[in-house]
Amino acid sequence: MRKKIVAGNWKMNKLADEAVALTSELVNMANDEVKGDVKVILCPPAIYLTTLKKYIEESPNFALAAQNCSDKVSGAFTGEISAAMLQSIGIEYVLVGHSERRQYFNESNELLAAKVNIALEYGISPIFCCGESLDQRQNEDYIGFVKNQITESLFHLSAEQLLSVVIAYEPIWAIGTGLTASAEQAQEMHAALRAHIAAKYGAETAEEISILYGGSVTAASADELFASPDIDGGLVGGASLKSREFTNIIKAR
Ligand SMILES: O=C[C@H](O)COP(=O)(O)O
Repeated sequence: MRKKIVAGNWKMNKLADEAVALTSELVNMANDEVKGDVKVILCPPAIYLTTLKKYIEESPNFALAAQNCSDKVSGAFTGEISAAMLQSIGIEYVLVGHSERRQYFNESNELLAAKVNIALEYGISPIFCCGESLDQRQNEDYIGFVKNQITESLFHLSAEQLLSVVIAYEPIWAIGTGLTASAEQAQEMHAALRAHIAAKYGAETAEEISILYGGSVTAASADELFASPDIDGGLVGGASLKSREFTNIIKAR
């Protein structure tokens, strides 16, 4: 059975007291309202991870993710945060290759492969983000483009290592735009990615890996998206900043 996951990527939002308030509200609402086995992963700015850990301690279905980590082990890399540091404060997940990192920080598939490796080395599960731009969707083999992101950053892994990775398909044209991919568009890509993984690792491995959809997910769109057979949950940006909305998305999963 694949893990059902709803992750909330706060990006560069929330001040310290707001981060605590949002986390407490989410934990309380989930305790009261969320039934079943969905994993909720909060991805706050790294500066809040240690504090927020205390607020999710009693809720085993909650976990924290960093939004990024360095591809280096340690050393003179001012401003960077290593996978070892995340491990040392008990962080279980890290976002790797979010389109904003690819776009604004020039992160390549090759660099992301190195980040995936170092996260796994320190026992942290990468949430590997991939997705095409609008131009690529309209003018190129967009499924081939996303498959290639996965090939270049993940296909050097063993099957066992791959099963520690969560994949998040996030079409860039749907991120922060209010333009959600339709359930059919998302399912088409998720099924293609699962088939791509099956061709390399076998059907059993492909069946086990969780593939999340991200891009303007709201409580209104979550039900239909999450009902698709290859969509195992969501990576939510804007709507994860509001406790009521995000709880409703978790409930949809
Ligand atoms: O990581 C989350 C994605 O970038 C989606 O963001 P969004 O839900 O604000 O479109």
